[in-house]
Amino acid sequence: MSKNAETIAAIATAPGAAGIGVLRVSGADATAIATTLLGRTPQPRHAHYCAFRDAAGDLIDRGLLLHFPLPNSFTGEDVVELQTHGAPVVLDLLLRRVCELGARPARAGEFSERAFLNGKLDLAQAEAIADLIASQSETAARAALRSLDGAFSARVRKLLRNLIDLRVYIEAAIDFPEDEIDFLAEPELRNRLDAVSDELSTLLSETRRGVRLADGLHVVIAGRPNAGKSSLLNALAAQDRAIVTPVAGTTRDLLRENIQLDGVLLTLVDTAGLRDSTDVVEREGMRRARQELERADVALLVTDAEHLSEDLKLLGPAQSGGTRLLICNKIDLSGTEPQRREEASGIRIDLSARTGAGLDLLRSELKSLAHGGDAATGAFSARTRHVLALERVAAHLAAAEFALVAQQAGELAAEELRHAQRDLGELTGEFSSDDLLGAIFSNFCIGK
Ligand SMILES: Nc1nc2c(ncn2[C@@H]2O[C@H](COP(=O)(O)OP(=O)(O)OP(=O)(O)O)[C@@H](O)[C@H]2O)c(=O)[nH]1
Ligand SMILES: [K+]
Ligand SMILES: [Mg+2]
Repeated sequence: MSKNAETIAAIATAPGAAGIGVLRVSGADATAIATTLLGRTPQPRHAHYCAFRDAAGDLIDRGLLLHFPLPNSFTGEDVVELQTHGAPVVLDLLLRRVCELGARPARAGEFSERAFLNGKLDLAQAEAIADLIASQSETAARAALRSLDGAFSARVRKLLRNLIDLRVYIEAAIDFPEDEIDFLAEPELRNRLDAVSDELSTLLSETRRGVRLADGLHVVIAGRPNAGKSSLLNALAAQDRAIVTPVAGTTRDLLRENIQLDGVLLTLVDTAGLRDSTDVVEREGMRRARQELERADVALLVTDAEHLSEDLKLLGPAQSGGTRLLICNKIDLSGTEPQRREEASGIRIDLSARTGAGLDLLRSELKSLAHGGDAATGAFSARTRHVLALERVAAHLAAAEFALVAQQAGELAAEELRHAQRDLGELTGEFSSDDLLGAIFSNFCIGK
């Protein structure tokens, strides 16, 4: 059940001049503050036109006052929202007045934290609010809204229920040691374990996709000098961002450019050409290029028909995890047609950064990678924290399976499942430490 805590207040709208500004107040004194400002008891969920006055009775501004009594409010406490003209000075004066009347300025994320503590939202939903506010593309915003609506949390809770069922099933067997060995060998148990593992790996890949949708796809352009990497960045960005010259070794530093492809965010990174060099500046550039490649979701290895086979060796062990696309550039020189094909060495796209021929093939390839193969319909947003927690759950599940199958050790398996359950509960905040909560909410903006 919701209850009122110490009263907090903050300007909820972005800093700067605007048509309207909103000040939010939540907690024990919110109703009394609203009553003082209005001069009478406000009606719940009604827009009252109100003259906001300071302690001396001088007018601060006129605007609207809305009262949301607990528990039907964002935080689950008594909440008051005050709307004025969006003048920073007016909002500051009103905030000062509200603090004189008993509120204190809210910390970053404190409203959302209270909503979480009062059971209005779980942790993943609260994080989705911050992700929605920070979203940089349509797809990311839609995905964050789905998480806020609980699409991600529902999946986590379903997996949690199945995990608990499995643990209870195993623990029941441990209670009857004489039957334990037979029981652990039963196919029913293996089937249940497999079902939970499958469910987890689906959730894990959708969660990874959720992170990509929120953060955008990290695309690193690499290859030997003069392959046309900077030209490709400029072509994709439709802007003359990077310096292009016939001099090999033109690009030294990393150059980042955010672009949107049909509502999906991509961060393109141009890098220094990879080759043997004794030039200190160039070597530092190459070190940065390789470091960036390690973090890439997609590496575009730019080459041309002539250098294809030798360039394949260029990335070597530098690239980990992500997808590699071979970009055969400069088809205008060879007079060949743009095309996409799947080869033993990976997907290859022939194009010309100079004329733009074949760029569409690359764009649609990047779009489908951002969507994780299929369209992003129904996708939810997620954070790296969620992926890491799910990976820990997967490790515990694998250990539980090993304990059961290889060792017939039911007790060990149950212990692993208990750890898995705890890590899964961290996603929704059921088993989250105060440190974790503090770290998450302090990254929110003030007034949220
Ligand atoms: N004909 C033709 N020339 C191209 C194409 N793409 C790039 N070039 C030329 O190739 C040269 C090198 O291009 P850049 O984009 O600077 O190559 P880079 O890979 O960034 O080179 P570094 O930064 O030195 O590693 C320039 O003269 C470009 O105009 C292309 O598709 N066709
Ligand atoms: K160059
Ligand atoms: Mg370059």
